[in-house]
Amino acid sequence: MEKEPIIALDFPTWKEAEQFLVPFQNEQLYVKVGMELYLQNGPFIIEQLKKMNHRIFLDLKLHDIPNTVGQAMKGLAALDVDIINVHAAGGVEMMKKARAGLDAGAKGGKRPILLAVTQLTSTSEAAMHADQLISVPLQESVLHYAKKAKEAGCDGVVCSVLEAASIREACGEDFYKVTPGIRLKDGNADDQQRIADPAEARKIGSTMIVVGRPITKAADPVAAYHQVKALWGGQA
Ligand SMILES: O=c1ccn([C@@H]2O[C@H](COP(=O)(O)O)[C@@H](O)[C@H]2O)c(=O)[nH]1
Repeated sequence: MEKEPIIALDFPTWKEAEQFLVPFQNEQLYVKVGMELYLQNGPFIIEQLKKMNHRIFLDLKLHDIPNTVGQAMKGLAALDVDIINVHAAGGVEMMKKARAGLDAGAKGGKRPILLAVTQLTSTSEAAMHADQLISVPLQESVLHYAKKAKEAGCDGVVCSVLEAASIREACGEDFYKVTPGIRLKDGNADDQQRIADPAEARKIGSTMIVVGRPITKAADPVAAYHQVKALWGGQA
């Protein structure tokens, strides 16, 4: 279990992300750079965060034909981030190519951890049935994707806390279960459907938690971060 919660830096510009980070002073953070920040600002963002010694999850959720994803991963490996990901729905061949691309592009033999997104935490079982025409229960779909991700050489998955226990049972303790959809007990779910609080995530067995708006939109983000961190670490 990683003791730092991962903060989702969902901001449109580096200026806003940098301003958000100022009150954290010299604290070494684990941050997530997603589509909003990366697609508008590019590798510059990663360079800045690395200069600040933060660890980085580059959350681009690649999903394309195997060759395209493999080549993209080869290039992205040069950024030397800590975690990177794909959508498991792209299939086993695509995930294998993603892994091969990372292996080929890795700097000094150290490649990023490769995760596969199972079902987005904003997806409810009803929406999965209606939008994706997947008729099995959502737990089964997530577990299926986790097994396929493992078969393809991924290090773990992105899932909700609600599926973490069954994935641990099927794929083992060391297989990463990185869980967004984290909310404090009295918090707003926003667009998330499968949520849990940081203490539940710890008890159920997430490897890492990802927290965005409950920290970034809080009146006091540093206090919110430390509240999440204490609950996640079992100190609150
Ligand atoms: O299934 C997924 C995969 C990724 N995310 C990302 O995590 C954060 C969550 O932000 P909150 O503000 O805490 O809801 C966000 O960047 C998503 O892109 C996810 O939520 N679910």
